[in-house]
Amino acid sequence: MIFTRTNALKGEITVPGDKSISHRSIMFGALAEGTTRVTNFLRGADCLSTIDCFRKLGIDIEDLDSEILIHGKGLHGLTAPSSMLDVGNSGTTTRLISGILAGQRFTTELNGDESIQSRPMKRIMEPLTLMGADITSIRDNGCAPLRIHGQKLHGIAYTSKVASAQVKSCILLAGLYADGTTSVTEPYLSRNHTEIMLTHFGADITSKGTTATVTPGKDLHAQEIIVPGDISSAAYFIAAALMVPDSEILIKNVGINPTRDGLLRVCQDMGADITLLNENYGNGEPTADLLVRHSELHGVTVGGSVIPTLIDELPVVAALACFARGTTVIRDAQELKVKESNRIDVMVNNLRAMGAHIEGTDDGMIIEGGYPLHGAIIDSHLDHRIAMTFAITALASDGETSIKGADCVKISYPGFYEDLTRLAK
Ligand SMILES: O=C(O)C1=C[C@@H](OP(=O)(O)O)[C@@H](O)[C@H](O)C1
Ligand SMILES: C=C(OP(=O)(O)O)C(=O)O
Repeated sequence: MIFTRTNALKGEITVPGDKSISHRSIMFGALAEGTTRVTNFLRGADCLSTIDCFRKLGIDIEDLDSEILIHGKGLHGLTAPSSMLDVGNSGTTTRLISGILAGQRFTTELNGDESIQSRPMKRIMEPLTLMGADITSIRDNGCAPLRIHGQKLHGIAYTSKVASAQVKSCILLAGLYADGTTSVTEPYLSRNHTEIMLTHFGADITSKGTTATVTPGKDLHAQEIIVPGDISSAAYFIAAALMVPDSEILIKNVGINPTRDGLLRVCQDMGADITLLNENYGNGEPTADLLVRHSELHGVTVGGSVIPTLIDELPVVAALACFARGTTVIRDAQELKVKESNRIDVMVNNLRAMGAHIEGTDDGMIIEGGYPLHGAIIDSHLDHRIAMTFAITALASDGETSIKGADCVKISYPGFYEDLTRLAK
């Protein structure tokens, strides 16, 4: 797919539903008594993998266009699948479902695509094993495919080395099946959608600082869930409007949970003109419309506790830094190496190909901004976040940018190119 420089971006856009919240709505709906209705569900390939897995576990899930209906069967209602579960490209599906499967009365095997088969699963295997789970990496390499023999589980107090919502959620979900209280402490607070949504479903969850605790024994009850727009998808339009002169756009109904809104804070630190309008609240999740105007940016240092709040947006921050005066340092972001691709290497190689002054480090990137970018051939490594980042970077760069594997955006944002074309006429 080819992209070139564009005129100012103008107009309004509504981005699709949040990926993290969409996954959780299916999983918790399946474990609840009664029918959960979900509107603005993200029909990206990752969330469709979650639906597919829960159908194989015996849950009736109806897709009615305007909403998804999940006919939950309660905490103990899942049934053994007749074949291996396919998690596709989705780390969230893999890690969260493993916590649930660890507490069932049957055995499951699950596997995904090439990228999933190289992503680290020891981070969930270790705590689940401490809880008494029987979970093995079938090729004994700490990655999927995984085999999970359901067991009686014990509560643990676990301190995680990584700030990861997937690890935290996996342990909390296993904790629903344990014989006592389970708590997870992480180095920095990661996204807390599991804690918020499980509480709404009726689970006994408490949060204090960076520790979340679940006490089992409560049944879950069906909910009505309206999924807010995904800030991780809004990120590409925010960045495009900031990069392209004279742009002014309104992005409607975006989730701005403080454990997810790091991009807004970092952009504002860089000098970005972003105004929050029409702030609202639903299902425990805050939302707002974002008015974004082209801005002169300057470099910043991004690290520490803000990192988990914008982990999926760091490719966009690196691209934005090329258009900012001075140096931007991204640190404490080692996690970027174990996403759908090694996002440090892939960003450095591709931005360099476009003429950026960028260096990779062990835990991030250093970018010297202010050097004009030019088109190049970009290898997305089939990583949706990389493809979308370069599609918008190309709009503010000279010449032609060609993106290999551009179709991978379907993982989190199937209509991305159509929406971008509408804003950047
Ligand atoms: O819990 C979630 O929904 C997610 C957590 C993050 O992963 P980690 O928990 O591995 O940081 C994020 O990168 C991913 O896109 C979605
Ligand atoms: C890392 C991501 O997702 P997951 O871990 O679910 O594959 C992402 O969407 O950027």
